Amino acid sequence: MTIKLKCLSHTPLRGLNDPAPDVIAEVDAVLARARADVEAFDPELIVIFAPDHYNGLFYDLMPPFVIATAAVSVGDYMTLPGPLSVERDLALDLARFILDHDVDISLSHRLQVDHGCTQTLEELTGSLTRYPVIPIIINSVAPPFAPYRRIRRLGEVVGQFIATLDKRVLVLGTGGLSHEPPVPLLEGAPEAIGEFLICGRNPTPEARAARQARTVAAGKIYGTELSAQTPLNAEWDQAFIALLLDARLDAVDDFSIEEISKEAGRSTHEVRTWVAAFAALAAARGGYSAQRDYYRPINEWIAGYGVMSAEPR
Ligand SMILES: O=C(O)/C=C/c1cccc(O)c1O
Ligand SMILES: [Fe+2]
Repeated sequence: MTIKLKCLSHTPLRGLNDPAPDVIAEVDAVLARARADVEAFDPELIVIFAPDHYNGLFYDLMPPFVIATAAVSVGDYMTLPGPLSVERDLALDLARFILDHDVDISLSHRLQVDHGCTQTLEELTGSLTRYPVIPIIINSVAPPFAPYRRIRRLGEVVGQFIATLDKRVLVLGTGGLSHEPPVPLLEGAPEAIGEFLICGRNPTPEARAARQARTVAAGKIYGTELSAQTPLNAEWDQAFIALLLDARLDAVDDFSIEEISKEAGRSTHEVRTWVAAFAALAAARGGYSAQRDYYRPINEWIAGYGVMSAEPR
């Protein structure tokens, strides 16, 4: 087995509410380098840890983690719609392995996934089907959440499974860093929004367009005094990146969900996907060396935008 890792922020506002051209050029260059790395590595399997944003998972049955044996992109914002090339049997083997190692995980034989999963796949591979993939969705948006120590444990077990494979495996984490887009909360929500959060699958094109327009509008004022959303927190982001660079993964066991929400924004919990990805790499090969490829807080994208790479030492 050979293994590599990439973790990066996603943002559905890319192309819809862009920052200055020099920033776009910077990010394009970073992503082009990341894509070239992936091309050179030529993975035989991608394991992607991703969040969902009330497109596949709703409160009618909200799992802390779910592994998909088949997945289809809803094509929200500007992402590609359609099926992903999920390795069904291997995903099932992984689900059994995880359960056998005392971590509970849900299973979906037909999961709808959103930009939280597909944007990164598309950016790093050019499509949803280029390489065999296993999506593992970690609830990062719909509280209550499993504690960070459970995310680390999930990642470790996935890494132990990867270590048994005779394959080149790319592990991806997508989301974060600090940010708070206007994704509604169930607690205190008006009835119609509550109803959507419980069972809002397959919205009409009009409802999807309205959601997109709300997010774009939020992006236009994010980080100004006009915005009610928690602003980006570059200090928090840099400290989190430093923790990963130093391989101090056990420090996440002390993370307080409430404090992170307050300091860095409610959607910052998407970094759970990074925690799982790094824990998988560490467990697969007993240590890693990581690099920070990019970081910049980008208000227009509602994203503390970062990219990291890592591989075994
Ligand atoms: O779910 C949505 O509609 C919006 C999500 C979003 C917005 C801005 C930045 C992100 O990382 C998002 O996931
Ligand atoms: Fe997100």
